[in-house]
Amino acid sequence: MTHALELRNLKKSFGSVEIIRGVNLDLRQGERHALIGPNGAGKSTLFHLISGRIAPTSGEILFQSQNIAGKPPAEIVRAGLSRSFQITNIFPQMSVLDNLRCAVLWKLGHRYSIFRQTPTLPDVAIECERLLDQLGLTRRAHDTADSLTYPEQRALELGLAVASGANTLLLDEPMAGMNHSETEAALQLIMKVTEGKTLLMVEHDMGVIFEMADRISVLVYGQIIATGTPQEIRANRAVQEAYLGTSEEDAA
Ligand SMILES: Nc1ncnc2c1ncn2[C@@H]1O[C@H](COP(=O)(O)OP(=O)(O)OP(=O)(O)O)[C@@H](O)[C@H]1O
Repeated sequence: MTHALELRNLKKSFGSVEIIRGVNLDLRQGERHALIGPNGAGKSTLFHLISGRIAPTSGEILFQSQNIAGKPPAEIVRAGLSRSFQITNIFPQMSVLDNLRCAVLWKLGHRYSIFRQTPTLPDVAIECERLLDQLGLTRRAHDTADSLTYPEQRALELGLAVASGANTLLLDEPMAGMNHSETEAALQLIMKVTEGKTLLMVEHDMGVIFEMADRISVLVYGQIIATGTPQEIRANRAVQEAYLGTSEEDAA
């Protein structure tokens, strides 16, 4: 089986403290994979390592079979692995449409047209229209990004990651700060917009994870203690003890 992303014995120490302690993880092409674990387990650190924000102490990060460990973030994004949420990539003073246009120009190879007028590029216009529609942002196209509501900003962030041509997305707590109905809408949006793409997602809302993920990995104290389907993870005694509580009802 081809893997979109493989972590091989990945380790990260800060000073003398080892925070990521030999992580092995395979992401299958097109799967939605959730990473869960208690506070301080190392989930954000793992995302920083994969997205190139920090370099591992040792180990490999294979993205489409290339070792990207320690490469700069821009190179990793160009290779097709993009991170969304928590680190916002929106230009707040630009319109929603112009934000998307920049990302689409990049993907379609018009990289040096960003500062030129682009209405003559029909492929860009068509792609932007399609994205606006998919994100539910058509009527907001000409508003500045900083005037969007919080869920709309998050939809735009997701759109930018997709528009830049990434086939693998790291989603950092996509539902953070949302109420119940906003969470439900965001869940549907993510499922629609990322169809066919590979997702690795950190999220604290267990309802979202168990509804959305094909597989779940559980990180505890810098190590993956289990990987499996939602049903397998729910039934896993080590996971129940370490994280989900001691009974199946607690994990629901
Ligand atoms: N730059 C750093 N220097 C020193 N220690 C760090 C650094 N970054 C993270 N840590 C430590 O690494 C551990 C893991 O932190 P991390 O933020 O990765 O956990 P997490 O699983 O994402 O937690 P949460 O769910 O609370 O966001 C913590 O003990 C944290 O204090």
